[in-house]
Amino acid sequence: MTDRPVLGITMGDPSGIGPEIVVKSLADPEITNICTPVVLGDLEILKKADIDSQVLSELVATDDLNCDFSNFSKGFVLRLSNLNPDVTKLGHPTPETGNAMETYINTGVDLALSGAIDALVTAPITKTGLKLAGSSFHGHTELIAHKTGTANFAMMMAGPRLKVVLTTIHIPLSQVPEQLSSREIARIINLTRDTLITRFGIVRPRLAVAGLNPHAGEQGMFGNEETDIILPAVIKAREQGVHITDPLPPDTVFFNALEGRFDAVICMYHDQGLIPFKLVHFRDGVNTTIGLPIIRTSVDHGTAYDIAWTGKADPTSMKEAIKMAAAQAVNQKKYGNRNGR
Ligand SMILES: NC(=O)C1=CN([C@@H]2O[C@H](COP(=O)(O)OP(=O)(O)OC[C@H]3O[C@@H](n4cnc5c(N)ncnc54)[C@H](O)[C@@H]3O)[C@@H](O)[C@H]2O)C=CC1
Ligand SMILES: NCC(=O)COP(=O)(O)O
Repeated sequence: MTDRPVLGITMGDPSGIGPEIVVKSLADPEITNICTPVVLGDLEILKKADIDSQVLSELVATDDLNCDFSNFSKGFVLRLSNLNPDVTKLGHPTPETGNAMETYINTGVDLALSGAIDALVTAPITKTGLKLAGSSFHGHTELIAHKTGTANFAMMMAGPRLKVVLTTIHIPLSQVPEQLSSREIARIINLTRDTLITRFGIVRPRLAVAGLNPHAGEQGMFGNEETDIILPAVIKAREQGVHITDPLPPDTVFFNALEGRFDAVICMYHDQGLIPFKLVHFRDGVNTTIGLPIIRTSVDHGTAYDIAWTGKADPTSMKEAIKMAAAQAVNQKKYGNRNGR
């Protein structure tokens, strides 16, 4: 890796706000000064999104998957689809847009695994679009984990004030209690500790774990998952040197994290972590998959079809995802890669 990491940036769902936030991000010199971008997407769709900046005219367009991306300062557009921007139904996914966005991700993973890019940043896709394309994956996280052969992975949402890591991700709430196990929670705790060291440069991470039930069970009055499932995982992790709390009441643990007492909160289910996270960091939060053999960051929001192709999309989360990918690439070089062990 040179001083400026080469970042693959997928365009996301062509019918959502992905193309707009990618173009807006690349129009910011703060972004182009810290990386060489390789946009994986569709040149004509990107041009349609580039109404103000003309940033695309500065990038080299190529179809060559074997191109040396480290060899040019401004960046590239790797053309992976040829959708007709006039007939693509903006704001509505189709099998064609679903296929295209899946191709951008798959190609990005291949390039990252081969070392042609230093990290992968993904613009939002729709789960419906993936399904229309015939994919069985719920989102990037599961797709990329599968493609990289990674079993030990997790979803982290990260911002300057709060980081949350999910024990269960996209499953019905009713299935959460039966999906929780001490083994799985211990895995997530260890993976979070390792990632905070290697990718975020935190020397001795301080972790908190949220209970599942009100008041973390209140000594069994409101549930036993804390004592029977979460606490044994905590004890095991402590034996392995992890600095972590007992299961804490979920209604106050996030406040304490915001006050700076913890570097990350281990959460039991999706909305337990994402509601407080998005309240604080919706604009500037980053979604990163931890445990992968590659670096992958993403926006913390979705395809925003209600404002797609109106010019109203805010690129802040995309820019933060790019900055985090660049920083993780540098940290990984410095601290090594203990992920996935
Ligand atoms: N990283 C990813 O690929 C993610 C994908 N999704 C997918 O996106 C689709 C839509 O999900 P929703 O629940 O509607 O969430 P959403 O995040 O797309 O939209 C929620 C609200 O926030 C607004 N919004 C989102 N991003 C914005 C931005 N950058 N600038 C200005 N306003 C913005 C939208 O206009 C909407 O009012 C779903 O299929 C979901 O699965 C959701 C989250 C992350
Ligand atoms: N709720 C976060 C989300 O849906 C993002 O999923 P992914 O596409 O990053 O797996």
